[in-house]
Amino acid sequence: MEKFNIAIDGPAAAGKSTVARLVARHLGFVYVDTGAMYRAVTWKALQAGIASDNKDELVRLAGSLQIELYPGEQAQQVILDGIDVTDLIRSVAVNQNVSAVAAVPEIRRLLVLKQQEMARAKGVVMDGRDIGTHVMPDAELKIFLTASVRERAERRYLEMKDKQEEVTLEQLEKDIAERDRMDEEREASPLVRADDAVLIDTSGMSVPQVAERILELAKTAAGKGIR
Ligand SMILES: Nc1ncnc2c1ncn2[C@@H]1O[C@H](COP(=O)(O)OP(=O)(O)O)[C@@H](O)[C@H]1O
Ligand SMILES: Nc1ccn([C@@H]2O[C@H](COP(=O)(O)OP(=O)(O)O)[C@@H](O)[C@H]2O)c(=O)n1
Repeated sequence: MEKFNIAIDGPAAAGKSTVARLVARHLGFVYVDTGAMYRAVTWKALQAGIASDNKDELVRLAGSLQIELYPGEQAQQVILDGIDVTDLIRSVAVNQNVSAVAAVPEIRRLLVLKQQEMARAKGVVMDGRDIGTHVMPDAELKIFLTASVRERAERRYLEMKDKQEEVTLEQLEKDIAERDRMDEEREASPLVRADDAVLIDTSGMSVPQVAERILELAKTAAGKGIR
């Protein structure tokens, strides 16, 4: 199959990374989790004691960081200035601060340039919030994944319980709803479905069903001879 790009956007815990990884593996494409980049900056800011409203310091920090992404077995491996932060960036503290960091336009500009660089050679499945609208507006296939807040919180709860993270379902639901609100209401490339993105509501669907649906759409996109 000729190489092309797939953009997957949607709210928190909709299943974007899980299905993006499966789809990429199936097609032999590269998977890029852009949320991990915003999380890495946020983790470092928390470590450095920089408040999430101190924009100047946040931008300076983001510009000084070296973020490397590698395909991993379970999650994409994230190396920040030589340290493996793959698990550390999934903490409750990062969840609660990442949307404020991601709302800073200069930080977005820095990270989007890196993401566009990764997509240049094609054959990329990239997930995030602004991939179809800003990072890869010419992606041959765009998907907008969603599910009810309750279902998304339940999925994340099961995942975090497995990792022995101390968090209640109610707290997670609240955090997810707040993060969605901030991502949707920010000025700089807010979370919104691109006009040409296919909407998939994954409520009640299994992971393989969602991946299968996207692979079908990918086949059609490839069959169209790629825009
Ligand atoms: N369709 C689905 N049905 C049930 N669970 C799912 C589904 N898609 C994803 N999950 C689970 O939900 C959790 C969150 O998925 P994830 O891929 O991390 O979402 P996102 O990248 O959108 O934040 C994971 O534990 C994943 O296994
Ligand atoms: N392309 C992207 C990806 C993530 N983000 C931000 O980064 C946060 C974490 O993204 P994520 O994809 O890791 O979040 P989950 O959906 O996995 O919980 C989001 O809530 C957004 O604030 C963004 O602004 N733009």
